[in-house]
Amino acid sequence: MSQSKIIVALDYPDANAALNMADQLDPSRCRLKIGKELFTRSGPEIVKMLQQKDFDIFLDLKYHDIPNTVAKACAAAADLGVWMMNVHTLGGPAMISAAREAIGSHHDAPLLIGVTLLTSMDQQTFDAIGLQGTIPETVLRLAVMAADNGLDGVVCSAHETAMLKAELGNQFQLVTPGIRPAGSAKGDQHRIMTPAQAIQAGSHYLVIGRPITAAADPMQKLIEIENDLG
Ligand SMILES: O=c1ccn([C@@H]2O[C@H](COP(=O)(O)O)[C@@H](O)[C@H]2O)c(=O)[nH]1
Repeated sequence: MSQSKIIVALDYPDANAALNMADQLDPSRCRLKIGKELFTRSGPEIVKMLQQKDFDIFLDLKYHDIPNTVAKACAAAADLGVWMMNVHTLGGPAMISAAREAIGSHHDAPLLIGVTLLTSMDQQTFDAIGLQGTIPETVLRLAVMAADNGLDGVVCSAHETAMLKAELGNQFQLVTPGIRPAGSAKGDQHRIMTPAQAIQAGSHYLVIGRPITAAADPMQKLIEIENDLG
């Protein structure tokens, strides 16, 4: 198992494109994330193929449904032997605890993480969907609910990690997308930080997609990011 804090997001339309990127990366120096596009097109087979190349897999399907449905989906994901998987905290306490119960808490169960507010969400979007208060207050409330119902950590932006670490302790895993090395395009992300700033703020894992996968030399970019982390 890799010790890397870097999780590379494989947002690709097919297995060949994902495998081609994986072949340019070193499984001892990063983990991989499979999200909705790749999984919908390539299914459990791509999980197996990347595991056979020795990569730890974060299956980022953000389950959000009635408790029974999410519990069954989580059990199916755990059967794939993934390293990390997630549900959406907006499903609430009953859904979250059903997910926890479905995969158990034994030492080799996947890390079960809850998505709080997406890193693409800014205050304008937050207001437009009718949520009350501020983004940090809401992320804190959802993260406390996740912890109280047995999750191992949350997906949040690096802007919230110091606050969550102070409130929930260092064992609660903070997984942060929206990572942008200096000079890279923001794209559709809003709550962003550089890799070094995110680690300094307390992130346990950095999810990085396009800044690595769109680089001319993805492994070189990964090494540059590692060097920045010190
Ligand atoms: O709040 C969230 C949750 C998940 N993501 C996912 O992370 C990657 C980020 O990719 P970039 O190319 O580095 O923007 C992507 O797969 C998202 O689905 C997120 O960005 N924010």
